[in-house]
Amino acid sequence: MSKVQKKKLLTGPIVRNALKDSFIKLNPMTLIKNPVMFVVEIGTIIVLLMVLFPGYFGAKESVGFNISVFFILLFTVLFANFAEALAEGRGKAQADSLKKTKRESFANKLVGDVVKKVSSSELRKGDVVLVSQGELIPGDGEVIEGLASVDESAITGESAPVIKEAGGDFNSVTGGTRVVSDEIKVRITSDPGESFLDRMILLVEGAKRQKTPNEIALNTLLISLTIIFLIVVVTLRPIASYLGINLDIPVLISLLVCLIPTTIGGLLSAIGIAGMDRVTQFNVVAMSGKAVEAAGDINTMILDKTGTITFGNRMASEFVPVGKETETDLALWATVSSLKDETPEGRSVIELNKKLGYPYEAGLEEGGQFIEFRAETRMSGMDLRDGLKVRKGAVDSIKNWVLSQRGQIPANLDQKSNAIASMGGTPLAVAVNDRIYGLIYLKDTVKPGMKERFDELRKMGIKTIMCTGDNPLTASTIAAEAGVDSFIAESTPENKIEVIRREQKEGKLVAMTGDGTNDAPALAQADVGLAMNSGTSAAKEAANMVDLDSDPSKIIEVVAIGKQLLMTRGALTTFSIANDIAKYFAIIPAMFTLAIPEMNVLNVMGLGSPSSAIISALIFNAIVIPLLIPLAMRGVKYKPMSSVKLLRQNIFIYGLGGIIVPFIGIKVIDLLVSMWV
Ligand SMILES: Nc1ncnc2c1ncn2[C@@H]1O[C@H](COP(=O)(O)OP(=O)(O)OP(=O)(O)O)[C@@H](O)[C@H]1O
Ligand SMILES: [K+]
Ligand SMILES: [Mg+2]
Repeated sequence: MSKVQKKKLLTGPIVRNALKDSFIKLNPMTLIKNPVMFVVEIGTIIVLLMVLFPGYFGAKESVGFNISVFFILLFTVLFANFAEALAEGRGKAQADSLKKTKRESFANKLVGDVVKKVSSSELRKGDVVLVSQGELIPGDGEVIEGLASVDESAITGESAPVIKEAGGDFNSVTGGTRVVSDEIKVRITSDPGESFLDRMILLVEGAKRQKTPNEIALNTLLISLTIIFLIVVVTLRPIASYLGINLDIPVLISLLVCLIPTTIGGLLSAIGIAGMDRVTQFNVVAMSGKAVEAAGDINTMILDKTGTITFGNRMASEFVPVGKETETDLALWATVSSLKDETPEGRSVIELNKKLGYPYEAGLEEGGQFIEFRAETRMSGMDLRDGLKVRKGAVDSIKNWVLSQRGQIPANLDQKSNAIASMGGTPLAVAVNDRIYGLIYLKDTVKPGMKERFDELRKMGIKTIMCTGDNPLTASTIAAEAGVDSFIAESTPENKIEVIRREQKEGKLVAMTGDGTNDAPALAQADVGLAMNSGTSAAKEAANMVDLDSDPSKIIEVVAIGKQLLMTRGALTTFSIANDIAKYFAIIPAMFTLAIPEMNVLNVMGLGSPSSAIISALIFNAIVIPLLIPLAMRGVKYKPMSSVKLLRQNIFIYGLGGIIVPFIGIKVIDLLVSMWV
């Protein structure tokens, strides 16, 4: 359904730049943002000083040991820096290619009636420009006159041009895209530096990356653990010395580094960046990391029927007369009501009339007044010059309209409209003044695979609510066919906000998609609002994500990516902390054996020598970071299930694994180190 752009995860230049950045990030001013690694860096510097000035510290351990500790610590920090730099690198590469799109171009600015050639960078909000075939659109804006096909491949990667036209929900254009046919008048909606492309570049570059509330909470936990272990290790020395045991500083630093959560501390920011990046690879622009995380915590998802659950090209497929009316009369009035109705539904009525070959006398509409379709009235049509009022619309709305003029409702109207609705179609009634002629059968189909996707969402514990302006019977048919949990029929955009507020009051996080200006308030209210790139700029500004492919059903995958991000972070945190506990049991016996050789009975792991045990634990502690980079970047394997089940499974795999793996790892490294020394 939605296309995933499979881009190569890593390229040579990205890796080379990341290697360079790992050293640049050693700068303490940068590193202090990562307190766990900052502590490791301080430790590294202390050990270096001890290597350089051994006499001053009265070091007991051999210089060889200290040098080894120094290098392992240095690499621990470098590995963490590398993880972050690698994750950032992918965004930077993408930002570079976007920047190439952001060429300076000229603009035909309209000043009164005169066209003035100016540079695109001089355009301000509210300026009006003329863009002709072959020209670049100089800035974000809304089409206020005309219709054109626009090549948006520079931004969306999609090569087929899209139609942009004045009025309605497809009027927004993006700076840097190219008009391939016709001419449009565009009102600019953003000042220089604030365009969609500018924002996108900032986002993928990570310049605007702020820590999310979840990340801040986790960071606080990591800092607390670090402080606790720091106090433990610092007080260990005087206590031990009171007992007559002399613990060497490099050994204590090694213990500290093994105990503090370096694994998750080193990978945390890479996990966050990679999660955002996975969303971007999916052609969805998330305005913040917070939005991606919120997606992972969603409890309720609100989906439109038309275009999201169904294909949405709701086409007139049949004229169904009612009472004593003829199909010919019905076809005529259906056509008249649609002459100026530019909605896909309206155009499809004209098409059907042509296809069925019914006559239509041109000119009937002259001097008449067009009644535009509105979601509130659920009707559209025409008031003709001779006083005839022609309408088509939702059956209930037309019935009320006819009754208000004291008209009769044909006896078989309900039966016929229910027949259409129970097949999942939308019946539109057609009336002239107080007389109902019949129904237009609008056909729409549920997208394939919807049922499976909703099943998955249910397994994740997410409730789905379908909102539609359609009648209850059509709504319930489609809802049953697609397998959503509940539905709201005859809903207006205002309803959506009510539903969102209601769910949020119960403490739930809500996601929704939308594209129209009237969706904007609901998109802003939702915790995750995914706007379609084809939609209006109001919708795009209100939302916290924009889908460049304009596929509303993608919200389902975005939620999966968010879940995966949260899971990856949880899994690696569990693994990291379990690891540290295991290392404690490897390193403590070794430490005391160093001071009191008789304590060698504690050496249950049978490690070569106390110093090789410490070195091995430290090496394991360092290399686990690069070994986990692929997992941090790719995300852990994700199978839809409830959060509780997931948590249990994760604690089992990553908690237990986290305890066992270090014992094996340290033993293997110890064998190698003992062989080598
Ligand atoms: N062009 C039109 N002219 C007259 N009536 C229309 C037209 N388009 C839709 N309707 C009627 O108005 C109802 C509401 O339409 P609206 O576009 O608000 O919601 P919807 O498309 O049915 O649902 P969704 O919220 O899933 O998009 C439709 O169900 C249909 O009965
Ligand atoms: K550690
Ligand atoms: Mg609609």
